[in-house]
This record gives sequence, C-alpha cells and structure tokens, in this order.
Amino acid sequence: MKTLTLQPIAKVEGVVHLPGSKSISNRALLLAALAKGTTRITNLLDSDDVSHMLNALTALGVQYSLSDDKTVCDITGIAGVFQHTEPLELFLGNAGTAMRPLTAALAVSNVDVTLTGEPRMYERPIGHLVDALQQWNADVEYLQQKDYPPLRIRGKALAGGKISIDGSVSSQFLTAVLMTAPLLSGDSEIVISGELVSKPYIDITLALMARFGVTVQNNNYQSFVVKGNQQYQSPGEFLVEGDASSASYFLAAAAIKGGTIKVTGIGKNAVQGDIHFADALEAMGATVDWGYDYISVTRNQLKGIDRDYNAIPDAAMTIATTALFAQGPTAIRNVYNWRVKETDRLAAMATELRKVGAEVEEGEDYIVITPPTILKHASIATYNDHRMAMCFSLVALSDTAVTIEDPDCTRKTFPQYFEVFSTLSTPA
Ligand SMILES: O=C(O)C1=C[C@@H](OP(=O)(O)O)[C@@H](O)[C@H](O)C1
Ligand SMILES: C=C(OP(=O)(O)O)C(=O)O
Repeated sequence: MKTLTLQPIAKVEGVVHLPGSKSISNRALLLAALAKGTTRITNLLDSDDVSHMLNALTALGVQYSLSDDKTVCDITGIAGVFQHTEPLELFLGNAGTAMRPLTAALAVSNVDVTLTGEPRMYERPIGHLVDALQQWNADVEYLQQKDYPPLRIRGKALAGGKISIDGSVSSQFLTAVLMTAPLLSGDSEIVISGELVSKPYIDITLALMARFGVTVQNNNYQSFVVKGNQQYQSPGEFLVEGDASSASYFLAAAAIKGGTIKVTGIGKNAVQGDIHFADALEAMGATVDWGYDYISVTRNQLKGIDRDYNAIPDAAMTIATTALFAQGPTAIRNVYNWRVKETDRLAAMATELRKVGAEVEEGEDYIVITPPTILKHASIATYNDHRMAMCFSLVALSDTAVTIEDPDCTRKTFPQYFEVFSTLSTPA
C-alpha cells in the first residue's frame, strides 16, 4: 500500500485558492441537467464524487462539455425528467451527493436504472429516503439488503402529495426529495420527523433550487411545501463557491502553526455551513479575519472547547486533530452520523488519535480528546476516508512526523490536497 510520510513542519503560510465545493458542484450539475437552457458552471470541483455524477449524466444522455482542467462545464438541460428507454446500471462510487439525489430524480423519470457503488456505499443506509419516495408511490427496490443500496428504480410519473421523512441520519435524503418535488405533477408537502441533522446543507439545497428558478416554502425546517409541475430554469452562468470543508485543513494549520493562511473562494456570505468551522477555531483562540471572498486565520495559543457539531459534521473532523494542539480536552458532540459516512468516523478517529498518544473517550455520538504532551510518530490508517487522510496531515505541525496510509483516498473530494498542503509548509 502506498504511504506518505510528512516530516515535521516549522511554519505554514500562504494563500489557497480553494477547489469548488463538492456539495455545490453535484447539486449544480444535477439541476443544470434537469433545467431548461444551457448552464456554464465554473469552478466545478474535479474529483471522484463529481466524476460519478458526470458519468451518470452521460449515461442518461445529458449533453455537456468540460474544459481541459474539468473546472468549467457547459451543460445543456433536458428541461424535464430523464428519458432513457434501455435499462441502465449507474456506478456511483461512494458519493452520497450522487447516490441520494439521483435516487429521487430517477424515481420520477422514464428510466429503469440500477444504482450501484463501492462496498462502503452498501453499508450506508438509504432507507429513510426510499420510505419517503414510496409514500409518493415510487418504485424503488432493494437488490441486496433492505434499507441499503444497490437499488433498482423503475421510474414513472408521480403525483406528489404529503409525505414524511426521517431527518435524523442524513440531510441528503431531504435534499433529494426537495430537488425532485418540483418535477412531480402535483404539489408536495414534506414533513420532517426526528431531529433534522446537518441542517445547513438544506440551506445549500434551497439556495441552489432558487438559483435555478424554484422557490420552496420552508416552515422552520419542520415541513416544506413545493409546487409541482415546475421546470428548473438555467441561470446561464453559475460559479461554484470554494469548498468550505476543504478549507478547514488549511485554516486549522494556520491556527496551529501560522503564519497566516488565507483561503479564497469562500467568505462571510458563503452558502456552506462549514464556513462556521472558523467560528470554532476562533472559540479555540485563533484570530479569524472574514472578507466577502476570503477567510484568513492566524495562530494563537489554542484551548480545548466543548461543542455541538451537528451542523458541520465534515469540518468537525478537522477539530478532532486540531485538538491535539489545544490546551485541555476538546469535546465534539452530537455527531452520531459520523458512523454512517465513508467509514465509522467515530471509531476510526478514536483509534488513530490514540496511536499518536491522545487520550480519547468515544461515546455513541461524541468524542472527547485530551492531547498528549508529546505526539508519537504513527502510521495512520485512513479507511478509504479522504477526511481521515487530510485531518491527520495536521499531526506534522508538531515535532513529530506522521505517516498517512493510502493518501490518494483524498481523490474523493480533493485530489491535490497533499501538494497544496506542502506548498504552504516550511520544513522544521
Ligand atoms: O448534502 C450534502 O452535500 C452533504 C451533506 C452532509 O451529509 P449528511 O446530511 O449525511 O450529514 C455532508 O456530510 C456531506 O459530505 C455532504
Ligand atoms: C460524508 C461525506 O461524503 P458523502 O457526500 O459521500 O456523504 C464527506 O465528504 O465527508
């Protein structure tokens, strides 16, 4: 297996032009594909998760062209639902932002599609989404195990109506039904049961739907009303914000070992909830400067804090390794759904943090990290989880090297991560 050893880093400094947001890229591609008109998407992310969405759109007959660096996509919308007469199999890797929204959009299309993925995708539940779609009378079948992909979807026209959806495991299920609701022949009301997790991702969904001409009535995140029989409209040009989750590693590095690092492509008005990772860093003691198109962070002595991170589960992983450099314990709470992401992230995080010497308490939905006085060199298993690889790069901001196993797993959302990280770093 390939490994990457990062030697101790004395200082980090510089400017990072962030690659496009994964969450926004995949939403924009799907909405542009369904819309009337041609959309030019710029600053599109080039990564595995986005390739899976693009490949699916190709197989479904959507016409688009990509620039050489794959960050500009001109896409001609189909002005309605997908039409494909032959049965299709679409492989979606481990991309939640492809699997969940496509499941819903295909259920209302003229298709007979099997959705497959990597082995881990078959361990990530999708039952709450399928339950919701079945209330609209969708035909979605589990091919192996109830509540999990792979799925067979025999799409057909759906009439809409009132449904309830469990929001307690993933917001992507609600995102999927919201984006599909305008395509139904009648109006819909979507009622949330359970605590809605990862709420800011719903704001991304609603903001993108609005850019493509569809407004949703949001009743305080308890229920949503969407008019049926609508067509998405191309906004013409669509610029993807920089990825706020990807920004977290650089901002944390500055907080730990800056120098100042400035990330561009996101700022105080960004639609992504993960920009509020910077608030957590500020609460830990870092100095944060916010502009409209940048966030910059400068080092201070950090202290451990105790917080609920349900709204920013992805960036919260970066707090777990930042905690190694804080005084006192850091608690990351209300992140139960870490267990159903790329790996069981609570278990993986606890195991790997212990390898570098941290004292870790792992609960069902939380983790408390107490840093050691001196970090130990370790070979960090990454569990095919891009965020495990990126988070643990921060260990090199100590007097100790760190070895990252399978560093290429960052290709899910940030293939160039380690190159960018090294350009900011001055060796000790
Ligand atoms: O809608 C999205 O783009 C995402 C929502 C979040 O998932 P959950 O809602 O499952 O927490 C997040 O972790 C994921 O990386 C992207
Ligand atoms: C949870 C993640 O991905 P997905 O979109 O596959 O859910 C992630 O990127 O951290």
